[in-house]
Amino acid sequence: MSDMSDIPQNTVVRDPNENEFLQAVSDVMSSVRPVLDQTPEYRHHGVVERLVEPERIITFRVPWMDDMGQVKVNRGFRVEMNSAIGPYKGGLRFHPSVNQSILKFLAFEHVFKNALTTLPLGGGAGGTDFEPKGKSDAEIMRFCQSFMAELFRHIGASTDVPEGDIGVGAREIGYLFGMYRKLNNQFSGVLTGKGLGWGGSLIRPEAAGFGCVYFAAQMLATRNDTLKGKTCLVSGAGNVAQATCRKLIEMGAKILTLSDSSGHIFDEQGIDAQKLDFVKRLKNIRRGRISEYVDEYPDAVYTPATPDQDENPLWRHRAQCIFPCATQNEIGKQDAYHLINNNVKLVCEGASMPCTTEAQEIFIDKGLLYAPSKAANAGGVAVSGLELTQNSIRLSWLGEEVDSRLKIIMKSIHDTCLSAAETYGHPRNYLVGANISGFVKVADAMIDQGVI
Ligand SMILES: NC(=O)c1ccc[n+]([C@@H]2O[C@H](COP(=O)([O-])OP(=O)(O)OC[C@H]3O[C@@H](n4cnc5c(N)ncnc54)[C@H](O)[C@@H]3O)[C@@H](O)[C@H]2O)c1
Repeated sequence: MSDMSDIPQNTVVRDPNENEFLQAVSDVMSSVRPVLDQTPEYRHHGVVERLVEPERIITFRVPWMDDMGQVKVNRGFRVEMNSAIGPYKGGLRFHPSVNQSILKFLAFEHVFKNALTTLPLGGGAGGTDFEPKGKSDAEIMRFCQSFMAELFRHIGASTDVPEGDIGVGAREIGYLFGMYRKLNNQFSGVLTGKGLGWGGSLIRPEAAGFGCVYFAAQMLATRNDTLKGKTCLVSGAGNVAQATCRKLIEMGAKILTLSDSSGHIFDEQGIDAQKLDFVKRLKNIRRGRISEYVDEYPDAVYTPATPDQDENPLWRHRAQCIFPCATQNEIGKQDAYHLINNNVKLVCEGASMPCTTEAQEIFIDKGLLYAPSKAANAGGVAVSGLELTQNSIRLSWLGEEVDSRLKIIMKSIHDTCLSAAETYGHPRNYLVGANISGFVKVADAMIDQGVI
């Protein structure tokens, strides 16, 4: 459980049931306590109280028609959390579990993550409880158009710039962008993750996963070690998981698992580039389930997910490096103990907040290399920032140029976290380092700009 004592009381009283949001707030606040103690100005200016209250939340009806002609209604959201250092920036999530708590946690994470990227980006997040699984392309298009028919009035290249998240990939960004362009009669960088032929950036689809692996390599380098030959467990099978696997394969690591919400596959021979191509076709084009992997590669084993929220069988496998790339709270306390007993060396979070507070504490107590998502997966939003820059100067950079900028940004985030952790008396604690560096940057900007 999260420690509520660090959270402003008003927040708990106002939103007692927003568990994911309270968890994300507690995660940051427990790290920044020494900063607040050393710099009373932050308390005097009510920085924490302002940070935990979104600048704005928009909730709206999304009516759409299915292929049978039946009208359906979903709920759409955009949480505009903090714009002190730049326009709101963060993903859109399409998943039945989406609610205000999940989007507030994602938006809150983005405030600090985006500050770490060194780019001028504020924090936001949005989405809907729409289930894209099993829908036809035409239904997805109609839904996206209806969603944008309301969202368009709240976003803009200098106001709020959404991007993809769970359930929102290249196809959905295309439909959303098309509707925005029609409604505004304007071709602008209002969404990132666009197609390459219409304003997208090379490496953007891969950026969160590539950046996560670059971060892991940086952490290992502090122990004179590399990813070459390391056994890895990866969860998820979507955008972040696929790119993480691609970079791990390039760096000579051996990947043993992938998953989706129905279960996971374990391939003792390792998931190589050819098998990864199969997964990409399966997930991005055929939109099938990961269980179909074992039909193609019968030596692999498929295990269905259990209803038990506290233990995920995927994390019982033995490996040296762990890359959770599916969803929040997918590694709990019991999972963390299984991994420790199997001598895991490194946990690098590709997904947003995939470890519970208890799991994080166990990894840090045991001295593992543990990278929190707001540092490790910041590559996605960083390259989104680079996409915006290319849009505004109307140029496209080569893939090598974007990739080399991504590597520089990930190294800078890594070094910033290490140095902040050291300065505040928690050497090698990347969680404390990431939270403090992100907090100080945003808090100072808020104080400079007055009470608004
Ligand atoms: N897309 C980005 O640029 C980006 C950037 C940074 C972080 N992230 C984070 O990475 C994670 C994955 O996002 P993505 O863009 O790869 O999404 P995606 O929709 O492409 O893939 C998500 C994957 O997670 C699986 N999944 C979803 N819910 C699950 C559940 N409850 N249990 C098990 N598996 C589940 C899905 O089956 C899918 O394979 C999210 O936490 C997201 O916030 C995404």
